[in-house]
Amino acid sequence: MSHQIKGVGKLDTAYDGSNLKIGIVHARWNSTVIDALIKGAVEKLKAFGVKESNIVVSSVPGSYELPFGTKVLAESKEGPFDALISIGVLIKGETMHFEYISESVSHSLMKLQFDINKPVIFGLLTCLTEEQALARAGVVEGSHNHGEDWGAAAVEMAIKHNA
Ligand SMILES: O=Nc1c(NC[C@H](O)[C@H](O)[C@H](O)CO)[nH]c(=O)[nH]c1=O
Repeated sequence: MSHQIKGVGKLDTAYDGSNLKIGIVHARWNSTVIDALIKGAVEKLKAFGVKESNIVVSSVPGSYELPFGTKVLAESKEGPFDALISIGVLIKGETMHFEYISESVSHSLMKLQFDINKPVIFGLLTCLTEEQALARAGVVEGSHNHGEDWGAAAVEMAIKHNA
């Protein structure tokens, strides 16, 4: 019998997101996948009770701009936010561009949380092929949309940070 090992595990749907304000910053590269990821995250946020009027969505050109774009939104008049979700899709090309962006953006988003003292959910897909990206946005039949996990993580971390 195969055991389901990978995955976020049981979501604690007990979290009440009705008083949370969440910011989503997304890159515009690979927009078919981006749009699906945003949809998954927003639907999960609303499933946890986050009001649509408390979900602010902003975009940046590409994933390299996610750290600064997330900081800008976090510190803008649109806030204050209880958590932010940074969404990007990197697909490996022929050069080392992918590696340098993946590495710098992941470290920067991790550091940003502590700089702004707010949860920043890591929504960067780092894919070797377009098929991998589509399969992680729930676009492929039967595949799971990772945007949903990011929405759930934003609610949980916001509530734990506010406690
Ligand atoms: O190259 N591929 C990608 C990409 N490049 C642009 C980069 O993020 C940035 O916007 C520019 O370098 C300008 O600073 N951005 C992505 O989100 N995904 C990719 O797959």
